[in-house]
Amino acid sequence: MIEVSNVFHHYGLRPVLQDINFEVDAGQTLAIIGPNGTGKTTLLDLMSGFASPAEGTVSINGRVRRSSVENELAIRQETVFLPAEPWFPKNMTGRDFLLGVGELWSVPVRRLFEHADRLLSVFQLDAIGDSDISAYSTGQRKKIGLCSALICEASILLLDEPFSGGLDPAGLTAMKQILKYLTERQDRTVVLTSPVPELVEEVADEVLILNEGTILKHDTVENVKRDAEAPTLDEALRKLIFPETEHELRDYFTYEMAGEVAS
Ligand SMILES: Nc1ncnc2c1ncn2[C@@H]1O[C@H](COP(=O)(O)OP(=O)(O)OP(=O)(O)O)[C@@H](O)[C@H]1O
Repeated sequence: MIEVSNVFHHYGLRPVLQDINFEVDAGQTLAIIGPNGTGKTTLLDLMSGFASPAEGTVSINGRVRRSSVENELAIRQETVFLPAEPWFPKNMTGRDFLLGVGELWSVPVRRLFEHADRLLSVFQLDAIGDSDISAYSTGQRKKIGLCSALICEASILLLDEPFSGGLDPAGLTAMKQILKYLTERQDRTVVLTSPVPELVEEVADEVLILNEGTILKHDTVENVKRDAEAPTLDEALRKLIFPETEHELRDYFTYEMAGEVAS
């Protein structure tokens, strides 16, 4: 279980997250959604131990993040964090990278070899799997990053924007199906961020909607849609956060057309 309690965080003089309280039960998949710049990545950075909250705590299975070396090491064995743009050892092949990461998480070596093969194949990286990562395209780097998070077999996955970064339709489908499978298995806890609700609607049990650094809503996907009287999560978010966008677009088109008529 993950518990985020009374978190407040700021950059310089600017508060970015305020009054953040929520829990993620074991086996749940939570999607943190909300507009650009609203604090999704910052929240995941705090949950991953990448940074400490200015106030408040993040606990994973009862241990407070960054409270001691012993606690942090124990948390890291059961948790994997994948940033949106991870660092890669560019002179290592994709396969070696996966095997190295898996070893760090103590995955038995025989299992590791097979899992690496399967992941490379699912993400269409077979042909380039034995080339240095420096030769990978943007989308291929995104894919090898996703494979590295999956090969750890960690019980808690914290994924920042797993659907961004140039994934092709096959990569998107593979990632969605794998997340769906993990959600259904209920032995993995997944927290992911995305600014695009339609990408998470199929895979998340619950959504946490952040707006301007505070929690606007934390509920199941179905309840969020029902409360907003919206058929899709995308439309629910538009109603909740961007109700003025439609008006602004209409104003913009009126202005554009007026310009065309005048010229
Ligand atoms: N290192 C930093 N220094 C100063 N301000 C920062 C820093 N990182 C983020 N911010 C600011 O904090 C706010 C939240 O940023 P964050 O990256 O958490 O948002 P986000 O919801 O993940 O956005 P996006 O959907 O665009 O990825 C933004 O206004 C951003 O400008």
